Amino acid sequence: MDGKVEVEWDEETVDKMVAVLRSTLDHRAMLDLERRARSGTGTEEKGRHHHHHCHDDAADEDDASDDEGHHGHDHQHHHHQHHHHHHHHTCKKGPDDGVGQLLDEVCGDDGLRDMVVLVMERTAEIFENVRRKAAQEEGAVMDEETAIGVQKEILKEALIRQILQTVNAKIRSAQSLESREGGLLATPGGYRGSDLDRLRSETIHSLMRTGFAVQDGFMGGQEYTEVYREVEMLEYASTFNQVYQQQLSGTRSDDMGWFSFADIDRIQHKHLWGVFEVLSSLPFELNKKANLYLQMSSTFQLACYHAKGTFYKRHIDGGYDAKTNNGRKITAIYYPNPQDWTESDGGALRIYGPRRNPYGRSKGGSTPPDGDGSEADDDTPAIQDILPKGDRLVLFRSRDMPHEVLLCHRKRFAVSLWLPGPPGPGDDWQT
Ligand SMILES: O=C(O)CCC(=O)C(=O)O
Ligand SMILES: [Fe+2]
Repeated sequence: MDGKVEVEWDEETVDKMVAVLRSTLDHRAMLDLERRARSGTGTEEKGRHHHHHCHDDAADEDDASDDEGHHGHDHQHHHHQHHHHHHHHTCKKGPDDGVGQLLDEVCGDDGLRDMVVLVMERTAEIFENVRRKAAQEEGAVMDEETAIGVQKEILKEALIRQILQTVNAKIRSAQSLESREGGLLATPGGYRGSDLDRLRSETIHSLMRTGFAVQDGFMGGQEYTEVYREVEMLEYASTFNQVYQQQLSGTRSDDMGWFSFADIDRIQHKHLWGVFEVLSSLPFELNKKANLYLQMSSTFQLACYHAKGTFYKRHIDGGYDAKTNNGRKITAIYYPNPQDWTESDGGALRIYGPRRNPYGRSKGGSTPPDGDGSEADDDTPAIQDILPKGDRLVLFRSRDMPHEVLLCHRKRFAVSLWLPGPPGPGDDWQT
């Protein structure tokens, strides 16, 4: 629904709501959650063991088949459904159980606190729809007892879904840090989604000749305002993880999270879905019109730079040598921010001149390049500041173009997709 009201919740209310969420996560709910979280992760077995003693508490001591040994799961305290105020189901099974550990973290008080507002709002919204529908179709007003029951069910499902989404985002984030996926070539002939005509020819020329390009009005119309609203909703849910590692080293201070189509709701995030679709068509379109040999990709990054002076220092997204090559070839960033963004709002994307790459056409081409030149020219001058204006797309060569996000004083969102591709093809652009 539109017209979302921003409510500031005071601490006491939040505490109460967290307690409600906690009691919603009774034993049965935790088993359901754990089963769903583990599906597809290769750790299904760890969740299954507990399933059968959920309904018969008497069989509670047969923990031996698990390699954990250090926790007895408090099951003894929970002989039947009713009130589970202090339920602390532990999901982690052993020291190497990353999925279980993530679940425990996300279901901890801090984890629940991060999602309480969104879950409560979503529950209210869904309940309102259900209530209205019931009134329309059956002409009946729900009695209070039914209403409470329905609300509880909705809350439980909304909560479980939110936890799953958070856990999945965290798992993917962990994976993507170490992945170097040998992806599938984005073959334009096989693309069925659209006409592959989103990029203007100037955009492609600029990318190929100068290393970067800016295209305004990318999605068209007012779409970007809806995208902003949807991204803000996701952000509100705290699904973006803070980038602890980089924060420690002081290079960036935004929040970000990894998302694929499976993580967003086609209806609820309709416009963001549209952006994902168009961004993921870009490697196909670029392969049709340039010789970059890009691969397909559908792992998006949503980043939020808060209004409190957030930044991302000079860096480069990829590289050519074994150590720095992470597969990324083209960086695509879409900004759903307001159109009236000005220089004083900060947050510009500053593009620096390209580092000399190993495929440069200069100097007769007979001398083999030394390394990827990465340390050599890390002080190229700034060549352009690009404001993160609404409906703007920026493309640049991930391995060539150093860039940074200047100190930002206004809430700033960015949707990014890195298009993978091998070093070499199309990389001989520097003179
Ligand atoms: O948000 C931006 O404009 C750029 C962010 C960036 O450089 C990155 O995520 O690697
Ligand atoms: Fe970057």
